[in-house]
Amino acid sequence: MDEFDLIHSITPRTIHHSSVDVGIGDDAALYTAKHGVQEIVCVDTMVEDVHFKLHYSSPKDIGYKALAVNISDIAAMGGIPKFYLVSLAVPSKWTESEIKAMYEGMNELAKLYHMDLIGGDTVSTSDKLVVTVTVIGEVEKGQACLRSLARPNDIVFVTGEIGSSAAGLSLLLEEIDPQNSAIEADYFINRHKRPQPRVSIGRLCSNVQRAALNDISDGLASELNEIAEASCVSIEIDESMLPVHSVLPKLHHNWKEWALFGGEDFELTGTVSKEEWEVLKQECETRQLPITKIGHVREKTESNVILKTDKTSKIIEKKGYNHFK
Ligand SMILES: Nc1ncnc2c1ncn2[C@@H]1O[C@H](COP(=O)(O)OP(=O)(O)OP(=O)(O)O)[C@@H](O)[C@H]1O
Ligand SMILES: Cc1ncc(C[n+]2csc(CCOP(=O)(O)O)c2C)c(N)n1
Ligand SMILES: [Mg+2]
Ligand SMILES: [Mg+2]
Ligand SMILES: [Mg+2]
Repeated sequence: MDEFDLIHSITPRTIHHSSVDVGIGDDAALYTAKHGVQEIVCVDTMVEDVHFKLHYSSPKDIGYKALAVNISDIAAMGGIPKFYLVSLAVPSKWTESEIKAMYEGMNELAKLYHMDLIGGDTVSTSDKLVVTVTVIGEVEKGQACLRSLARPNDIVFVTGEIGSSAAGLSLLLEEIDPQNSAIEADYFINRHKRPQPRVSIGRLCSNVQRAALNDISDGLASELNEIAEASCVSIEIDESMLPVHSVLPKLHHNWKEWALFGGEDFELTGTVSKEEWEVLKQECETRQLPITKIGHVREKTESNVILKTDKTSKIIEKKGYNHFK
């Protein structure tokens, strides 16, 4: 396979944004930034055998998820994703059609969000596949949903449901038996392979006066700890309010661990004032977007995040997926 032919074949024939002055084909891309908005840039990498295994992820799935996790970070800032760049380190055994399939997976999402592929890099590697995606987005000046914006008495919320991606991963890695709930197995596996970034809810959050947001890549526990640290507050959540799929508790006794520490749900968790919670909840209801209140923000104490059950309160450590532990 020829690197230049590959680049030529993945170059988009049409562009969504007329602000792109130079896309793929020169030393770098050029686009004209708008006034009154802030540019958002993020990058996340996925590595074979760390983030996915080839025996259960198709090239299309890998491409889809590599873009999805980055769109999720734009959503977590309250932004609109606009452009993406793809850096590939590809083992030599990969065929051109497999690489193109990865781009098809990315393009599924790019079409949905009217995003333009404006550049990237291609190298070969003797070892595992590494896919790095950079996404550029924008948000109205001053409206970004920073981790540091939680305040005492805010409502804490989470979108969608949590723990499903970790359940899907356990099924894929054959850590749990899929037989007792075969229909749901596909559902959980799909949640793991094809997370749906919550851009619409992120946008609603950017429209309230003040919202703190984080997307759930490393697990709810880790993301809430990050908000608490960045905002110098404590966060109290109620175990009985955590939104999980009704089948999750039947899959494995580990389900609470999945919900709190599993990660890769790519849902959003955050905080808004009590008054704005009512507005946000209503706007989500109108659009049939799932959002659930799970707790409150408190004045800072020595514990960042506390989980309350009927009888107990326990500290929820910043543990979750950690590459170096
Ligand atoms: N190797 C690095 N060099 C420079 N900055 C980094 C590096 N790794 C992470 N960062 C920065 O640290 C901050 C937190 O990054 P992190 O990757 O934890 O966030 P995230 O993308 O939301 O989480 P996840 O990677 O689990 O999806 C970001 O500002 C990110 O740009
Ligand atoms: C084969 C396999 N084993 C384990 C996992 C779980 N996992 C990997 S990275 C990560 C956190 C988010 O990544 P990052 O922090 O790099 O963005 C999680 C929960 C997986 N997906 N595949
Ligand atoms: Mg990251
Ligand atoms: Mg994030
Ligand atoms: Mg991320």
